[in-house]
Order: sequence, then C-alpha cells, then structure tokens
Amino acid sequence: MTDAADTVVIEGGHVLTPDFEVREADVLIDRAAGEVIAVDDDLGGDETLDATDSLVMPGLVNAHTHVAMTLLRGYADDKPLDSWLQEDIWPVEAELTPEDIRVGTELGLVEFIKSGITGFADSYFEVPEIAAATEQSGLRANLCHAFISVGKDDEGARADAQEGLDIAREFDSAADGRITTALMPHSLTTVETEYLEEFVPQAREAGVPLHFHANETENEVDPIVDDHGVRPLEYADDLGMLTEDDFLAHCVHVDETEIDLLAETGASVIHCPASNMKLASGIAPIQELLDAGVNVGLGTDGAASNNDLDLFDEIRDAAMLGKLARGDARDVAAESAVRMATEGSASAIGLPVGELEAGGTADIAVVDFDAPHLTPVHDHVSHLAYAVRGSDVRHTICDGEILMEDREVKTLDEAAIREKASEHAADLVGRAE
Ligand SMILES: N[C@@H](CCSC[C@H]1O[C@@H](n2cnc3c(=O)[nH]cnc32)[C@H](O)[C@@H]1O)C(=O)O
Ligand SMILES: [Zn+2]
Repeated sequence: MTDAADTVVIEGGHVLTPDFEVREADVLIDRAAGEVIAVDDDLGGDETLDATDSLVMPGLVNAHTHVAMTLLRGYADDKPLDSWLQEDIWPVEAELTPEDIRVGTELGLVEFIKSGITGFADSYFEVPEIAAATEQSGLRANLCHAFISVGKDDEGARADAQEGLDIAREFDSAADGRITTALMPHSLTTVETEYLEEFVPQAREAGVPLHFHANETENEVDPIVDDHGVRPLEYADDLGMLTEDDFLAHCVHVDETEIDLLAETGASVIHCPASNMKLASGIAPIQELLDAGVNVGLGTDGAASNNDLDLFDEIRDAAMLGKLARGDARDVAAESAVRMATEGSASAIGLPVGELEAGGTADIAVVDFDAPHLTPVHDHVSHLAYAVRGSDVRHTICDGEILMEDREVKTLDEAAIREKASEHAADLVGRAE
C-alpha cells in the first residue's frame, strides 16, 4: 500500500477521461511512482490540490519545437522560411553560446509549465544544456541535436551528424527516464543523401527514432522531385526513414501518395499550424491525414516562428486552419484538435503519456474554468479548443511531481530566468549585428 505521505489528491474537479467524456471526480496520484492511483469520488491523500471549477486533463505535449529560440522571439518576423532562416536566424544562431541556450531553454520550459505542457520534442544544438534544464524543470522530453550537411565540407558535415548520433546515444533515458532521444537530420534538403544513407542505419542500431522537417514548403519538395524523380516522402521511405517510431514536422505539401505512405508506414506527422501560417508555408491537409489513419501530433515549432509556446493557441489554430484547408467547417473538430495535443503528440514522440486514467502516468494539467471567457460551460472540450488559453492553467504535474501550484512554478525561478533571458537576448543580438 502506498505510504499516505506520498500521495496527492486533485479534488473537486471535472476529469477528461480517455474516451473524452467529462465527469466529476477526484484524482489520486502516487507521487513517488509518478502514477495515477485512482480517478473516483471522495478520494483522500496526503496533499490536496484544489480543482474547484476546473478541468483535470492529461498534460499537453508539444511535439515539435526548438525551445531555446525563445531568445529570438520577435527577432525576425514577416518573411518566408528560406529568407527567414538564411538572412536572420542562422546568422544569429551562429553567435549562440551554451549559456545562451541554457537560459533560452529555461525560459521556454517556464512557459511550458505555466501553460500545462508536461512533455515536448526538441531539436537544436548544445543539447547537454537543454537536457540539464529539462532535468531541473521536472518535464519529460525527447531531445535531439539537429544536423545539417549543406554548406559544410565533408569533415564538418560528418562531425555534425556524428554529434547527432552521439547525443542520441548518450542522453537516451537521462533524467530518470524522463528524457529520450532521436536522430535529427534537419530536413531532406539540408542533409545530402550520402549522410542519410550513412547515419539513418546507425540510428536504427542505436534504437532511436528519426525526427525531421519534411515538405514544409514547396522549396522542400521541388528539388527532390527534380534530383531524384520521386516525391520527398518516397525518397525518405527509400532511405528507410519512415517507420512507426519516426515523426515528421510539418508535412504541409504532401500529395495523396505521400499520405498513403505515412498511413502504411505508421510514421507520425507533427502539425505546426502557427508556424505554417506565420511563414506562409501553407495549409497542411490535416483532415485527410486523420481520415487516412495517420497519427498527427501538435507542435509550436520555435518561438521565433509562432511567437508564443502556448499549445492551447496551437489547438485553436489547428481547429480553425483545418477547416479552411477544404472549406469545410466540420473538419478538424474540437476533439480531434485536443487529441492531437495529448495522445497524438505523446504517441508520435514515444512518451508514455496522453491519457488520464488509473494506472496511467501522472502528467496532468488543471485548467481553471472560473473566468468570464470560459462561461457558460456547455462543453468542456469545446472550450479547450476554442476559448482556453495557457494562462488558464492553475496546476501542472509531471511524473507525479507538482511543477506548478496556483500558477507558481516550483522547479525553476521564473523571475530570475526572465531577467537573465532578456540580458542574454540583448547581448546575442548585439553580437550578431
Ligand atoms: N546544427 C544546425 C542547426 C540546426 S538546429 C535546428 C534548426 O532548425 C531551424 N528551424 C526553426 N524552425 C524551423 C522550421 O520551421 N523549418 C526548418 N528549420 C527550422 C532552427 O532555427 C535551427 O537552425 C546548424 O549547424 O546550423
Ligand atoms: Zn522546426
């Protein structure tokens, strides 16, 4: 029997169950095991989190981001992906120090905790800094070092790819298993074929999945069709890059054959609607992907192409943009969009979370519905998709640990991090000019 000193009861709320029903119940958590003991009436525990007028739901999972890019929030707006990366982002990223990446990551993790995100998939560099911040924050993550070969000589490209593989091996199961890893060839047009042929098999041997940007813009499609005579996802499949463990960011410009390939192989798509809109990359065919049985997760991408990391914003964007894709207001309905941000994201990036039930992981967000913009409550799930903001989250719990109680973050010093991030961001931009 669990020692009474190790339990937390989330009391007096409405619970979002795995079948997307909502019922009044308490939730009892085994803090040490990081598990939900029971979802039932009148449960008692050592510590109590009040959930009056609140919805108790699975923690959100941000399945594609570059979290340290918070330092570049608002740095370069109003331009398309290629010029945004090449003229602004990559030059300033060349000036980033490991300490910059630690501080930018901590700022993003505070933003995650304050908006009910309990897990994420990140791809950047200086991953040891990102892993250390993640461990301290109490959050769950899949991390990778993204490598690019284009623009580098063979030695440089090979070293970057090797770093990606070494990081994937070194940090898998770090932070008591809260951290897992992937191998990230940045995209199918920024990593040349020979490096994909050499390093993808080694990721399989290391037992880590692939995470890469795919078909984000037409400029990521046409060169592959021209050079290889096939669509990008057929090219990726020929290289063994599409399995049920792999997750592809964006997939905006995919045709029917590529949608079928995703469905057949079981590879997941991470939809990033705000980034796609802000960079004018296009409208991903989400309802077609869902109808084909493709698993779709949700991601904010980086804070320089969003520009916040609020996954409730992203759920709303997905539900709204998904309707415009085919001009059908029934598409990407509220439940579909919320599922993307919980179960869809979790299964895409291999985190054992996404559903709130007895025996499940204690990764939970408690959303306070006691507010004018959430009144009346005809349907909790409708509000999650069309009205809830990250700032409505009252408590955040991950792996049984309380990361935020009544909007106060417990594992990171929010004020100190905001001050340091502002200083580092100013210095960084100064160095880049
Ligand atoms: N090691 C690489 C950097 C890769 S980190 C991941 C990269 O993805 C970039 N990135 C951010 N958002 C997107 C996107 O939407 N599409 C493609 N790349 C992006 C990000 O700025 C960063 O440069 C190098 O040598 O430059
Ligand atoms: Zn990205």
